[in-house]
Amino acid sequence: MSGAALAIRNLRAGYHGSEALRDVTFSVNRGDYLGICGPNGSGKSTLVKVILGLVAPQAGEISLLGTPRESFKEWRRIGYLPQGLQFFNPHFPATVDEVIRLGRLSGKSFPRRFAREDTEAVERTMDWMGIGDIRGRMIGELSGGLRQRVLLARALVNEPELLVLDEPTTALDPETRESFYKLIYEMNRERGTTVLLVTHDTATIGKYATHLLYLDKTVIFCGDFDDFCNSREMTGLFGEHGQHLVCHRH
Ligand SMILES: Nc1ncnc2c1ncn2[C@@H]1O[C@H](COP(=O)(O)OP(=O)(O)OP(=O)(O)O)[C@@H](O)[C@H]1O
Repeated sequence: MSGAALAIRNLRAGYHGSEALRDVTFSVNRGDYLGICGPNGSGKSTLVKVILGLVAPQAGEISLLGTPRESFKEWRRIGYLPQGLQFFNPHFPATVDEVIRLGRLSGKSFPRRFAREDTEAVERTMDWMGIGDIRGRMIGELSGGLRQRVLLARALVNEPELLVLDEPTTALDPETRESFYKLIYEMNRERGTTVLLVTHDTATIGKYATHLLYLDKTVIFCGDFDDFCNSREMTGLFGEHGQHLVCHRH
């Protein structure tokens, strides 16, 4: 289990007696780009929340970057961008620069002092995301696409080894969505960042992910993307058209 970015075994989780996940077992190697899909209510967000410690599992084992989740404390090694703009308060009184600095600060242990290397990391991330020229603007005034880019920068400013994205592009137009996914792809290819992406956007999975997890409370498929596309069993489950939609690399 220790070499994997993420390893989950026999996981069960739910809410108030109802079951959201059962017997979930899979692992993700470092440097993989895993697309997670499945129907509404199939437990995708719950899975992400369990991984991040936001929902307690009822049973099972989770290993994060080689450490059991119960004792994992280095959260700066993991970047998280939640669903849509779920947790975003448009009145949050901060500039782009401040939002990204806050991300850097939250990854530090006490006493939280901002050093030169932190400023450099903020600058580097803004350059990488192409948002240096809007550093002084208030986050609440930005368009949805730019705001998502800033929040991605905040998730990346600690140069995480594992990046978790839960439907990050729901509010974005197709062009902005595409450029957003390209950035994430570059992170994965050039920096070796392991990516977990929850999305209903099957075309995106087909284009960028190396691996696919299809969830329906339990794991229906988890593995190499090409194996999914060549699996007759999956054709039976999705139909030729459904499988083609996921597998067609544009
Ligand atoms: N906070 C909660 N309290 C109670 N039940 C919940 C809660 N969050 C999710 N659930 C239930 O758990 C199940 C899985 O939900 P989850 O949000 O993980 O699915 P999902 O695959 O992410 O769905 P979607 O594709 O619609 O975003 C659903 O039946 C949902 O109603």
